Amino acid sequence: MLRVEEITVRYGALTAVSDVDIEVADGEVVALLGPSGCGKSTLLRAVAGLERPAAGVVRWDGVDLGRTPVHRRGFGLVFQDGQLFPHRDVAGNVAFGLRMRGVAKGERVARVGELLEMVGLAGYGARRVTELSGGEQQRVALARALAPRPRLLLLDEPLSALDRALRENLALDLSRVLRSAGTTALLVTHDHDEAFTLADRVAVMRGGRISQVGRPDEVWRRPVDEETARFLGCGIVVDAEVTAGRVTCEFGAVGLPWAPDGDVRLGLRPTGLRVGGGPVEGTVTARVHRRDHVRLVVDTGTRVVDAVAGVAGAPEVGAAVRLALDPDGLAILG
Ligand SMILES: Nc1ncnc2c1ncn2[C@@H]1O[C@H](COP(=O)(O)OP(=O)(O)OP(=O)(O)O)[C@@H](O)[C@H]1O
Repeated sequence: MLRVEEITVRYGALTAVSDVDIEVADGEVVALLGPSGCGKSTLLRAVAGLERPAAGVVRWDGVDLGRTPVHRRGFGLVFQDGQLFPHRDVAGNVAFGLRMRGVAKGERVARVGELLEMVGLAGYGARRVTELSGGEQQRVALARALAPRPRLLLLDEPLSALDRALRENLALDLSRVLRSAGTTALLVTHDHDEAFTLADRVAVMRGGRISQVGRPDEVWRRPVDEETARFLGCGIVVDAEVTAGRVTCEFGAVGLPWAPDGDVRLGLRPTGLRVGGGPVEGTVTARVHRRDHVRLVVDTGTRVVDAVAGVAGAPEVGAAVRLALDPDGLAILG
């Protein structure tokens, strides 16, 4: 297993990663999630051996890797822009790590075929990588990283150069590939959906530190503080009270069986307020069509809030609406 202990990384006077501890168990996928510049990539690079920490230790199965160079750590790396070898064909790219390790040709060919099949590119071996789409290139990069059976796969924003629809499909494929290969992986992303699709545990980073680590559903429902809640999409945070699994706040009341009783801070994502009945009245001031719903901005007279409506019959700008709480869009802080 990977164990990062009290790692600090500095670039001159700037502390990019500050005193971070994190573990990745065998077969586990952990996502480092956070806004741009919070130190995710730097932490990943320190694990890879590409950055030298100012303090702290990276261990694999208890062994300090401080003196182990990048290529001897047994880790696979996938970056945002595949970084494939342009002069090699697809098979040549995937076989690269195997050739470096002196794997015999027959075994190499078999393993390349197996990997291309796994990433959905069977039959692509002889294609030039410069003639592949962005999504296909990332699949090749993944196959190349997995071919030598790395003990840990490090993924730095592997999908962020792709367009949205492709990213979602590839995230599902990546999830399947990581699970079927039983891969232990540390993934850097700024995309919530990606982190929650791929990871067994999510570590939320901010200002070089980890603010929260937990299972995706825990982190999603129970962000540790207001800043984390806002980063995870809660545009509104209000005082509320929970009694016997029912939460009451200025926007009304709704069942929330998993919430602890007492006075709480409640976070509302845009999906936490839905058009259709409910105690809150307001006027629609803006609307944006999304794939499966319509996002609205609603002025209630005392607040301007985000809300959602179904695509069919969604209210126009200027319309009067009533909003109700939707438990799926709510989080309890702390
Ligand atoms: N080689 C470098 N030299 C100096 N400063 C750096 C270097 N690399 C990163 N930084 C700085 O360190 C901080 C953390 O950067 P890092 O790339 O780890 O963040 P990140 O969370 O991965 O962000 P992004 O998602 O934008 O890549 C930033 O302030 C960045 O400007």
